[in-house]
Amino acid sequence: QTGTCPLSAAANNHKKDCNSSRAASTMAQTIKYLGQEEAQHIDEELFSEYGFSVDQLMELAGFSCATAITRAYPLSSLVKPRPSVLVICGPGNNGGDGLVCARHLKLFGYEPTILYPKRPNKPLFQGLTTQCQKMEIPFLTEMPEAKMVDQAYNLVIDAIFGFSFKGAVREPFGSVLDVLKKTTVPLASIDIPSGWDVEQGSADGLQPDMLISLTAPKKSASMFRGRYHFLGGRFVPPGLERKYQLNLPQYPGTDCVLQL
Ligand SMILES: NC(=O)C1=CN([C@@H]2O[C@H](COP(=O)(O)OP(=O)(O)OC[C@H]3O[C@@H](n4cnc5c(N)ncnc54)[C@H](OP(=O)(O)O)[C@@H]3O)[C@@H](O)[C@H]2O)[C@H](O)CC1
Ligand SMILES: [K+]
Repeated sequence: QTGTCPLSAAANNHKKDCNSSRAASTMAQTIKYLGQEEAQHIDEELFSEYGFSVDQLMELAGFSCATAITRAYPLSSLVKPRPSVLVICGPGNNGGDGLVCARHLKLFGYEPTILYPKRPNKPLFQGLTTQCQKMEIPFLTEMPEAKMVDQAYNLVIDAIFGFSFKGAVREPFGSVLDVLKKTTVPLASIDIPSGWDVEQGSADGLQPDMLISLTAPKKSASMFRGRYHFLGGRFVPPGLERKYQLNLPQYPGTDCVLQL
């Protein structure tokens, strides 16, 4: 009788339907990897159409980076006696995310040190710098040699360039990236591994151990080969998600990060 009962056939058909609709919904759920211009448009719209301010989103972005870092590298897993972390900040908003991330890492029990070689003359970045200084986070005046970085720090956070990076790397960041290519401690990149083409990546560029994609991964994230890829920046309104068909996965509960 097996397989001939009409009820079983109906049940089987239902199962097939469910499986195919589950497959369809899984496909529909595939997260979108953004091109450079698309990422910039989304960013602009968040400010112009959706009423956010830069410092608001930067706080959420930097907070999610610090949270993701504590998931991948909990204090208990660090190999050096002090929970030291080097945070390298660039001249744009990616660097601002780095400053926010450093401040939260300090609150989470890490000992960040910041290198911030090119500081924009804008109240936003001046305020973030003051906040870090008041949190008693030291600032370096120059990039240490690779050997020194490996000796002194458990981890390096790369907040040098994000989705607006273009062309050949200009100084002083070329020298900083050269040192980072020689270090062996884990590197965690915020939004884009610095120096990578936002869409094409870079075969001979940095090879971070961690990538924290903000809002949605950028196309170059498909070339990421490190251990931890997290999504952060849980602030996308539904209309914007629909317009750009971001297909963002659901963050668990109240979490601000998600491991991809
Ligand atoms: N919507 C979000 O997800 C949010 C993300 N945030 C973060 O913001 C960055 C993008 O920030 P943006 O300021 O647009 O750009 P960058 O930080 O990537 O870099 C701009 C600066 O970098 C300089 N630059 C560009 N190319 C080079 C190069 N080849 N060599 C040296 N320097 C370079 C550029 O210099 P200019 O002279 O051209 O002005 C800029 O100074 C995103 O990735 C996220 O991390 C927001 O925090 C919140 C919203
Ligand atoms: K970066």
